[in-house]
Amino acid sequence: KQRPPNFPPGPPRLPVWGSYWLLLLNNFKFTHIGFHKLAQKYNTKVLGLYLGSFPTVVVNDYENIREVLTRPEFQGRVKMFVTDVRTYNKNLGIIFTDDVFWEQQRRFSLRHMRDFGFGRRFAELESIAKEEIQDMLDLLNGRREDKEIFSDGFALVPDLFHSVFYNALWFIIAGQRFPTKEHDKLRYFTRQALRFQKSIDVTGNAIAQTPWIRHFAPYYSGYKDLMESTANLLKNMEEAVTEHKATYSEDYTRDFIDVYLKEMKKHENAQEPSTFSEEQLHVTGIDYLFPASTTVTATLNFAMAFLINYPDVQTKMQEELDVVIGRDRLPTLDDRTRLPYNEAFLREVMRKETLVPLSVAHRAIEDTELGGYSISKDTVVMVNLWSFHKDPNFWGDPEVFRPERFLNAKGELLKKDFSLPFGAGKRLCAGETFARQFMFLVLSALVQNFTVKGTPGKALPTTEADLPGIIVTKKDMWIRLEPRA
Ligand code: HEM
Repeated sequence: KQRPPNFPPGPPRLPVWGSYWLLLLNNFKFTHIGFHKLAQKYNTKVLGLYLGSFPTVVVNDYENIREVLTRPEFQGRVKMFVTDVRTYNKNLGIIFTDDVFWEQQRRFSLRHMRDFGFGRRFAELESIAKEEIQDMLDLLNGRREDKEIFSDGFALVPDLFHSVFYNALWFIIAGQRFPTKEHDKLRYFTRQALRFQKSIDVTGNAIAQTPWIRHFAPYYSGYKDLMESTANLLKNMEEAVTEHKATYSEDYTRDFIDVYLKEMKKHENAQEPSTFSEEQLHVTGIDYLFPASTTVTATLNFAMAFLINYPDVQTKMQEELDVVIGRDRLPTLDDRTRLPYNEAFLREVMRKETLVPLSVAHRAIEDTELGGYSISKDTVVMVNLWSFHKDPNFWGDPEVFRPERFLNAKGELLKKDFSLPFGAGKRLCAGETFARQFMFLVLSALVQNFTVKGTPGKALPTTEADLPGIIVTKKDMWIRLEPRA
């Protein structure tokens, strides 16, 4: 029952799951709302509680969130049974690792994925994006068929969007793309990634605190989904790496896998201790592939719900596209700065519905303080981005959907964007630029050519999240896409 001295205020610690019982009591489905309510109840911006045996601090306001995201002592990750068990029982990858291992692997992967266009302007990748988007529009215009995701003017989302993002990233990592006739295969992987995201949320759920419950409730605890979905994704990476090794040449690096294999050999030849390994390459692959096939497409699903519910906003986006680009060509990244309303729309979607509401949990790597409270080494530190995006003291009217809040009186984008959908600091989302660029390309091309509408005779979809997970999501939706006159 004991709380450390000067620990932030919060609910009591009960047997087995600690304060997790009370969190669930406040909101059984969405833990970020549970944390928000508890912070209000204890009248604190810095909430202290125990998730099982993990001392945990949750911050809810802009200043404290920025402190956590930028101070070096908060950049650790939490060692949890659920993160390692899926990846060879080792702490590997980028998202859930820390310290020197994470620094080296994050830096290396970002530097070399950039060589193939990740997170920057790169003609070859942009032309792939154009082809993939054109392919999506061809489907919607009836020039090709794929009844599983498009039929009689109705498209299934997020599945409609998967091929653009997955193929772009698969090109960077493995130098290949799935052709249209193999899109069902590609969708299989993206569904596995979504299954993983939904299997647990950022607290790790009860299974993180009491791993033994997996033996009694493998389905209900999320364990089965977690294990099977990751195994299927890993298998895809393992096969790609095996293929690359069989055709590897020292003289020519085709993609990120080749660059990584080369670096591994360099360390092996020098016989020096190294963080590079084939298993790490597999997990790095899935650490980029699973957000690339879930976060962006889930965000576009929210965007669809907003377009349907706010037809005037959609008309403004279309008018801006008509004036700046017309209808004879697709929008490109060069056009992005000239389409501030379209850009502001995406920012407002990401503020209003925070996709990763609690970000990914951080860990204090030394004893420190925060907001006047003592935080001991290994405390789990979470940032409630959802709470900040809904803070009336910061946003004035957070419940109102208003892209204009990101524009000045002249309709230009404000220089500073205070919203934090991708986090900030050293652990800033590694895919932010890729995500923003590709979401802009897909969304603007879609709205340029179609009007997104609800189903006649049916209630409009809500704009709120339906399902919990590491990211929150809407359920799959069939949306009506009406070709523009
Ligand atoms: C709308 C789309 C996305 C959102 C809202 C988003 C948001 C986030 C957030 C909040 C974090 C945690 C930051 C922290 O720990 O403080 C994160 C981490 C990460 N994201 Fe994203 N993300 C998105 C798309 C992507 C994409 C497309 C990729 C890769 C292609 C990606 C790769 C990563 C990686 C590798 C990390 C771990 C970074 C680290 O721990 O060093 N994300 N993302």
